[in-house]
Amino acid sequence: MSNKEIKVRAANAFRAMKAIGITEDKVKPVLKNLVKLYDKNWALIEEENYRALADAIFEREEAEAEQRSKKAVNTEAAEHPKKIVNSEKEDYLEEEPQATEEPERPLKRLRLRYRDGQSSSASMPDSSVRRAPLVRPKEEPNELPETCLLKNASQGIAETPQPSAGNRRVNSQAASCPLLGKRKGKQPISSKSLVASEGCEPRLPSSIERNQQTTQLITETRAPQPIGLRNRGKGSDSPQIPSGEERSVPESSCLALCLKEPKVEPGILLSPKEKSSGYHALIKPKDEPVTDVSLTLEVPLAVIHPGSKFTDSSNGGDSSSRNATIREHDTLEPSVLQSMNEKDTADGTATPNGLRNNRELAIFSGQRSSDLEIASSPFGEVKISLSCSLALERPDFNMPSLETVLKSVEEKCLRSFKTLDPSFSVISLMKEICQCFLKLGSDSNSESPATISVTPTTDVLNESSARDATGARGLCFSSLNGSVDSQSDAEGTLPKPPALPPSCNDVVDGSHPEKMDGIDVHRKDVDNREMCAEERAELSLEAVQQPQVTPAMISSLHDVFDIAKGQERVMITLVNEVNNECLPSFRYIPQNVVFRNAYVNFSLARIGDKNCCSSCSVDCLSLSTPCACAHATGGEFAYTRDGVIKEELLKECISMNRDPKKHCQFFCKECPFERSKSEDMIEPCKGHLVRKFIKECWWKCGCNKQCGNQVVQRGITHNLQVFMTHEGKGWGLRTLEDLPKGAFVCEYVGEVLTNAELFDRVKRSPEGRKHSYPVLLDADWGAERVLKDEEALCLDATYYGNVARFINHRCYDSNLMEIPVEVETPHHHYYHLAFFTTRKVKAMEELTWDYGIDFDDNDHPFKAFFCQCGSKFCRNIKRSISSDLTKGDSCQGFLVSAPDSALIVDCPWIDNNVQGSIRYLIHGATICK
Ligand SMILES: C[S@@+](CC[C@H](N)C(=O)[O-])C[C@H]1O[C@@H](n2cnc3c(N)ncnc32)[C@H](O)[C@@H]1O
Repeated sequence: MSNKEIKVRAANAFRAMKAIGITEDKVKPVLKNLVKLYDKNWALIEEENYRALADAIFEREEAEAEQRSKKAVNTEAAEHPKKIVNSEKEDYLEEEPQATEEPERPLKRLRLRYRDGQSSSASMPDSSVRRAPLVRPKEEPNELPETCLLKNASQGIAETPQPSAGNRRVNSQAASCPLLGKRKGKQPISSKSLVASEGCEPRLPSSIERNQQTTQLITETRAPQPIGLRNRGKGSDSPQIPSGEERSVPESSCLALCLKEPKVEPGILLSPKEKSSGYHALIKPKDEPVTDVSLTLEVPLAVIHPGSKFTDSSNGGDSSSRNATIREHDTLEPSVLQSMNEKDTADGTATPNGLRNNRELAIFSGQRSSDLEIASSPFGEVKISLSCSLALERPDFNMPSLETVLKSVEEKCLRSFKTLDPSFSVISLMKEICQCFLKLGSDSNSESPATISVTPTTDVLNESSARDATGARGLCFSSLNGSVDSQSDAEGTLPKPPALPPSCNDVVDGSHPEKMDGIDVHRKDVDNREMCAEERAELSLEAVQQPQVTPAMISSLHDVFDIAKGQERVMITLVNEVNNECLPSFRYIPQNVVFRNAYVNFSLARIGDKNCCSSCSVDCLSLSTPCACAHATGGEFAYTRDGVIKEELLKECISMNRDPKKHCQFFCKECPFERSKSEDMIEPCKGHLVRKFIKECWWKCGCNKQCGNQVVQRGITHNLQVFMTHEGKGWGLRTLEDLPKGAFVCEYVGEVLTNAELFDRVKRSPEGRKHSYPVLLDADWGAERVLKDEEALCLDATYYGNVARFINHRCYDSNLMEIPVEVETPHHHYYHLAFFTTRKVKAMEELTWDYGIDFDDNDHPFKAFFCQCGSKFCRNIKRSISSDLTKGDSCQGFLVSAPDSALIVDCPWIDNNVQGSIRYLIHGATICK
């Protein structure tokens, strides 16, 4: 036997003993002796799950314990001879507990139970005993999910009608239960176990979870970063723990197990069907040589239930483990399902000991294109096998090497997971492997790339119903059509993500938001991708010759599904029917993030009672007297019961936006904005509107989450779409549903920067890098003392932002307006900038906002664009005329824009210092200046 093999066998022995609570130092000397004694015949040692070894250890312990107690008696006798003479019996008994407190005694008790063949529910759950020892993953963490197992120890789980000899054979594992029982009543030692203990239900024992742990470990070596974050956002079908809670729980093997395991009540007999569905079937690695040893060993099943965190969340939140099992069948590919059913019927029932054929595999199918198979070997190895059935359907498929596939997956993960990804899951990773496998296989086929083409998606998009436009169809095909040009991609000419300025790189650890055809790849999208493929078939798109798209491109295009990456309540779809421009590179964030120096303090202690309604307990809008939070809006709540802004407030805010000069403006003595531009020569303040604030109830308030005075905090609720505008404004945002007047649409989300940081960033910005329009948080500058630099803030959504970064400007009559909203802090140097509709907006209308640009301000650090808003009140035109015209000049027409083959003519006038313009929309006219 080679040294390596000896090492492996010794390690297995240690593991088996560790499982029953015997430490390595106790095992070592005994094992050494045993190997000698048995003349290196390891099979004898391993027999019956290391029974000989366990026995030898116990014997040694007994002998040692006996020796110790004898010694103690002798010592006592020597010191107190009289006492012993007088009350020898009692005193000796008093000494006894000391001996039982020694660690050896519990082991002895275990052993005695083992010898007696006990498998009572009180002490040793038979089924756990039977399965556990031989499937320990090699790298099993030291800490077992104690609390879970603790509960097992009190559960009698009858899995089979008749306990078999096999059951008893491996009973030494039962020792693990009493060992854990020793901890009964103790506090769990880690937060993990704490959580687990809350979520745990009586359940089948741990072999399954061990395999799952192994699975995770294997994955960890591939993508260490995401693993640590895996639990985030993972939904779960667990009946025990709601997904929300699960999200906040750190990765815990125990928790995972509790979530995944079906709840089996003591004494319940599982039907053959249940077994076949993956509860207890025995498995063996598919391609492992069949040896006598492995045939006689009962190897537990590695099970992943579809409702577990290993699967996508599409299963929904089923609360029944049995249902989950049924669903597993539902999701299987027909062939797999058939094979499993065949096994059921062929076998009739499970084997006499309730276990399935050793060669049976646990097969899991999350989707049609790939199946996941997991198998464990007698020595604890776990094999994961993925079959990508799509590959078989492609005659042009070239097998990529495993190395290339893994490398590609790793790269993809690293790019995607630099920052938190709430929906990471192992199953997604597995699917990702499949995707890469298929992609690389297709990529390598340079000779005859598959040509799958789709027609423009106008038809799909023209269905103006919100459902269609927002659903998978619209998005999937729209993005396919518009946002990527297959040919240019093939030639490697897709725009590369521009480099971030160094200061921005600091935020994301040097990583650039990934440009995957403009959008970050997201785990959740993996599932969507599949849906898209199916939907594509359903819709039977018309095939056309150009542009040609390879299957690999389709798979990546399907990532372009929800630009919010599941971080909003609704999907934010994307469509480009105009050109082949890609989304600019940015990272989607649903909430503001502080860049570096900005002073934003949300400390609860800073919020006084007058700033919140701590005494409220329900929906504040239902109160007869408005609560403290309504003070900011003059003692009236800003919102109606329908969740829209009240008419009066709306009117005032609209007027403020449209005619700022008519409203109160504040001119700083030393304007923080001007100061940030240049310390040397600070220009006079240009004025800031003193705006009306809305104050929303927040956590410190006593009201509930459904309180009608919490609107902005709920986030985006209407279906929105990012689309390529026809007028040359680049990307824009539109609504896919009718919106009422005063409805909250979205918040302007970005990085919170100090003004100084913003200027620094703009200065360093690489040439040609378009800055999305930053906004100043200056709504209250006038009301406060002179602001410190770190309090003069702005929002930049160029690198990190939400949908609002796509809202284009429209002069004067935009359908959105911004209102400052105070949520967390009463200090108005920081607030949320929320967009509300100024009027009813029809589905498919572009959402616009008046940036408040002064197109005449040539000194502004952000060069104004040539406005294409198309508004008859466009201010851009004034720049070109105001310098030319003086009072009394007659007006002339200027070509402003030409949407829909009509021309807009602007006729400006200047009269008595009042500037104005009248615009005419002329169809088919030829205009010159
Ligand atoms: C906040 S971004 C809006 C999204 C942008 N269209 C895009 O493609 O990413 C602001 C930029 O959009 C463009 N833009 C916005 N409104 C415009 C308008 N009315 N006319 C022309 N360009 C406009 C300008 O380039 C501006 O700097």
